[in-house]
Amino acid sequence: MSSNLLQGLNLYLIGMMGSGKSTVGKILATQLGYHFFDTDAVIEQAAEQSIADIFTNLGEPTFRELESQVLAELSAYTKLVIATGGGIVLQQMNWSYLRHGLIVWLDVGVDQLSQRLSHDRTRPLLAGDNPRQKLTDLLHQRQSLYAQADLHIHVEDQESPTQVADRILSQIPSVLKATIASSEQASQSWKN
Ligand SMILES: Nc1ncnc2c1ncn2[C@@H]1O[C@H](COP(=O)(O)OP(=O)(O)OP(=O)(O)O)[C@@H](O)[C@H]1O
Ligand SMILES: O=C(O)C1=C[C@@H](O)[C@@H](O)[C@H](O)C1
Ligand SMILES: [Mg+2]
Repeated sequence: MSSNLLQGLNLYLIGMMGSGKSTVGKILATQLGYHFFDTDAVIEQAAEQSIADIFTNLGEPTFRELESQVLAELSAYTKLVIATGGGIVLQQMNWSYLRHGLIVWLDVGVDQLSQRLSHDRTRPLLAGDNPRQKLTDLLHQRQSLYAQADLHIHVEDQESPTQVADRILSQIPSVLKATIASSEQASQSWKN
């Protein structure tokens, strides 16, 4: 267990639907000795409805409000791995919470995503014809937002969830060093 690696700092996983945030997040939490939360699952429990039903009954804007509320509440705690919904990056306000911790982007290509999600009917934004095209459009809209993560993990086609988690763990020390160095530089230039 690498419980001191992040010194209590939360780890937020961001990325497209199907990129593995929930799957890899659970493995990371075990490895770090952290608790695991999934914003989608917390929203479903609080609303007592599935994500698909929330989209149908309450609409996407209400879902986005619930998502921000859940993120804000979770961010008040430490020692968490938080798998976020694919659209968490869309609201500017959410970044102030994500920045409470280390943000990791699981970057998976559209071919791989559509293969993984081909039998999954739980994601409302992919409902209807041509889910692959929908994934392509969403990725195009969001790529520059995901790229604001502290750590960019380009997931290879054959890489297992455990391998992805191990790669993230191995890169954490250098990301923390770089983050500390850049914030020291910022505070120095603020003083000058
Ligand atoms: N590295 C991997 N290799 C192969 N399959 C994977 C990998 N990671 C996740 N999967 C599979 O892909 C599917 C989607 O994964 P998961 O639900 O973890 O994605 P997600 O990022 O949480 O998606 P969402 O944003 O919709 O919640 C699952 O069936 C999972 O088992
Ligand atoms: O990419 C998205 O906008 C979404 C991803 C899922 O995790 C869910 O949060 C929901 O289906 C919306
Ligand atoms: Mg998920």
